[in-house]
Amino acid sequence: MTEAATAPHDHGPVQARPTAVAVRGVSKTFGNGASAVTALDDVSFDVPQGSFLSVLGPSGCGKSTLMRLVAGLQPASTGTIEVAGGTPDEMRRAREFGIVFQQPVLFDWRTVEQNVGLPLQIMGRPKGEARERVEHMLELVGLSDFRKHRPWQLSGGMQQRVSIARALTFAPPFLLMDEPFGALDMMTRERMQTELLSIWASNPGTTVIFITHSISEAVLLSDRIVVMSARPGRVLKVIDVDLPRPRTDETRDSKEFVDVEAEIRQLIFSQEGR
Ligand SMILES: Nc1ncnc2c1ncn2[C@@H]1O[C@H](COP(=O)(O)OP(=O)(O)OP(=O)(O)O)[C@@H](O)[C@H]1O
Repeated sequence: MTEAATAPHDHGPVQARPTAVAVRGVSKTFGNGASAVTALDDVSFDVPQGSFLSVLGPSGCGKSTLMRLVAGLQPASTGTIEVAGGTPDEMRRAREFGIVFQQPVLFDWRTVEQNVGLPLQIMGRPKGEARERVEHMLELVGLSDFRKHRPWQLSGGMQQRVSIARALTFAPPFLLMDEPFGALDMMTRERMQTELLSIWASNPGTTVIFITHSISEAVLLSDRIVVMSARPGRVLKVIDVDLPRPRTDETRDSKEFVDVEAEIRQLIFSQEGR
């Protein structure tokens, strides 16, 4: 669990893969009249199938809003979003999305294994099959020994691992993550990043959309980064990250990694007039 798995998502360059999510000219305004807030303005990008895409931007630029639109939890004001050939709402109903939020949303009265198994229970999956799947997911996130614990007995990082296991327990084609490591200390956060890559490598074909305001986090994890401006969120640039996989802690020290980080930092600062 501490190292990225050796079977990475290596399907060749992301540019050559089919599009799983197409965001086209999407804007989102909340309210109207004088109190209207434009959160997103004319946002377009493609998410290649089976890829890891990050949306990177400052606080309040509309990242969470964008994720809610893709997840079919809110409608766009203008523009379209196509997910696997359907609408976000259709895909939400078809349970195509596993979602992880910044704060783990766990039920304190349920054990770890009961939390992880909740989606399967709701979907009415046979108990034996569900038990096996939960066991597999707990092993994958390194929490097999904690299956009978309650969430409040776990650290923040462990709680987030429970959330990730639960989001993936029904093998959704899409994993949507909204700043899942934002509340963790730096060391735990870095460990969780490589663990996430390892978990992702064990779930081939899963397309990930990951929201973050950390440049280094986006570079380490992603095949593609959508760099957003401050509110109203516009796309500054879409950057493909060609660093080899598996990416590990050593990747952070490589020249290629530092170069991509510097490119993004420059892009953001030049927009801010620094
Ligand atoms: N339901 C809502 N009603 C009114 N305004 C909203 C609503 N949801 C979001 N906003 C506004 O839209 C803007 C973008 O918010 P959003 O949470 O998407 O940004 P964010 O980039 O995810 O921020 P953070 O990184 O701080 O979480 C903010 O100004 C916010 O106040």
